[in-house]
Amino acid sequence: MERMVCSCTGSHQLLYRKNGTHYQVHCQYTGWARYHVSYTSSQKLIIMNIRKGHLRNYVLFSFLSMLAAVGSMGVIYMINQIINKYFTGTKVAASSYFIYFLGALVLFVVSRWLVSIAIIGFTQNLLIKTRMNVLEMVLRSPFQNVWKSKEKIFTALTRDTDIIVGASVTIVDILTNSAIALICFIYMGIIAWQLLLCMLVLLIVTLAIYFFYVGRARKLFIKAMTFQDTFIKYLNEILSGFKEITLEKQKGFDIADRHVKRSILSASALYRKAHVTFLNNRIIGIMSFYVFIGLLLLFLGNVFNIQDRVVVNFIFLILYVFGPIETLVLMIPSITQANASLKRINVIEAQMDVVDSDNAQGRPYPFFEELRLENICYQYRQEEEEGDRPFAIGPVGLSLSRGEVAFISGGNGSGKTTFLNILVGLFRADEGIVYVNGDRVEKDRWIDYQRLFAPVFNDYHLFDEFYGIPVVDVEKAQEYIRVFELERKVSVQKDKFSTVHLSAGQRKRLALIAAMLEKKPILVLDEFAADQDPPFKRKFYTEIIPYIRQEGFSMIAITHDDTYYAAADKLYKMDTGSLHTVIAGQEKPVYILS
Ligand SMILES: Nc1ncnc2c1ncn2[C@@H]1O[C@H](COP(=O)(O)OP(=O)(O)OP(=O)(O)O)[C@@H](O)[C@H]1O
Repeated sequence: MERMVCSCTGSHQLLYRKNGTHYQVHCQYTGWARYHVSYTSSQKLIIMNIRKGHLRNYVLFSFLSMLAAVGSMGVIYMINQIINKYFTGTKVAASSYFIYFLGALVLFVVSRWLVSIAIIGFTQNLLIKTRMNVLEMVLRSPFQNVWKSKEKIFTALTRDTDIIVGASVTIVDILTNSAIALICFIYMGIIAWQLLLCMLVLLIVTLAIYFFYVGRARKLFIKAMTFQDTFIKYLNEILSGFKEITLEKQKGFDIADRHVKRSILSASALYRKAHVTFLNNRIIGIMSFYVFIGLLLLFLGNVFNIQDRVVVNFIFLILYVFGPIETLVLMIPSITQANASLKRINVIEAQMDVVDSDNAQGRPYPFFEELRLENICYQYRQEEEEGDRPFAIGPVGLSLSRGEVAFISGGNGSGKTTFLNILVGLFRADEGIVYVNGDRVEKDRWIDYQRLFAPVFNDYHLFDEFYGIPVVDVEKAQEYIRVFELERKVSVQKDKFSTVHLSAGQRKRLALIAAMLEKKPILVLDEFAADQDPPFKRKFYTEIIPYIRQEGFSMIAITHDDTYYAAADKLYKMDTGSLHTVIAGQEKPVYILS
């Protein structure tokens, strides 16, 4: 039996156990549910939605839809009865028909209105849950998987979830219209079963043609969506590089010409093709109905020897049932699109390699004594279109004890940042072993391992509030602000700095203060001092690093500042993917072959 957090709300615990080809999942709100082991979490979400309270909603929607269908059919039944009276020359009792007519109409309008109101609230809830589910999946995924699927994730969280939720809501329309069609067919069967049979044969043939083409349209939708990802990618490129583009507009127009226009045009051509396929199908459907009415008027009534009155009733019913059937058919594009979106989310999910949720609960290392990396090897994955052999690191090793400061130097492109990314666990090493406090770090403690580090990357992101810090030590924060000479610029408010609108060098100092406030044992810096002014750079190496050490932090820092190498306890040098220790000016490779 394992525990995980509910994928619906993320706020309560689920118990789950594997039983043969199925998982049994227990949610405190819904009781036990059963999933096939191969279900993706999106599918689980849908099943969970149906189970969790939403089953009640679906039953309510179906019930109201049935009432609407009965009301609607009541109106038609009344009209047919009146037609029959006219045919037989019987006097119509207007007052009694009027009451029944009004009753059926009220039933239809009220139940239809109620179901629509209920759906509006339901849709919004479903949208929130679907988005949160995808977001939660992203937050639990390894860095590299998310990084390479950024555009897809963006569209999954925006467009795909909208499409899926939109289509989920059509379930109610499907129910209502199917119910109307079914009741109508039963009524048709009662008055002329031979005509109903002929009509059903025609309907089945038409639907068979329809579904054959729907498969093609779905493929077109999927292809169009990939062009939309490209569109988002280059839109981001324009927005990220907008400073440069503002100075030289041609850059923006080049991106638009080379990539954006192409992806928009390709996506639009595919969407057009898919919608034309649906349109053609619709026309075939409409034609087959009219052909059937013609056949009925001219031949079928005589062939089956059916009274004129019944033929008129039947035609009236055909014209009536045509509306619900057409509505059902018109919903197929949105369901097809939703199916394509669901497939995309499932593919993203498969690529994400989501970390088990019970692992995300965390068993943090209670203390830090020593970190050791041995025989670490890593090679970038080769993209299909790239010809050169991808850059590789290793085998390399490194060790760091509590309170130690280690510098990594080396030329541009030698692999320092790549190694740092492996060290903090953003990149998974292909080979090698990591030890914390002498214990090998196994896969199930990877998240705990990553929590040992507080980084200031070269391309760091300064969050505008303190996240992931339950209680901020305001006094300490003010002290750090003084040490980093920012007291005239910044102060600490409850859960954020008073401002993050500072110069580049000042922002980086603030990023380091934020990292220190996380109270993680190891600070990781990538060329922190590169954009600091010379007096502060000197202060950083000669005063702040000893202060940081005194505060109990260990540090691994990439630096090119050879004047200050003496500030570190250990100096490593990276040289085209190999790491060397530098002791008294002597370099020695480190990979610790066991
Ligand atoms: N995303 C990537 N995909 C493939 N190869 C990459 C990627 N990022 C970097 N590389 C390769 O890895 C090599 C090392 O890059 P890295 O950023 O680790 O160097 P560095 O030592 O930190 O350089 P610098 O001092 O300029 O920051 C580069 O020469 C590049 O060819």
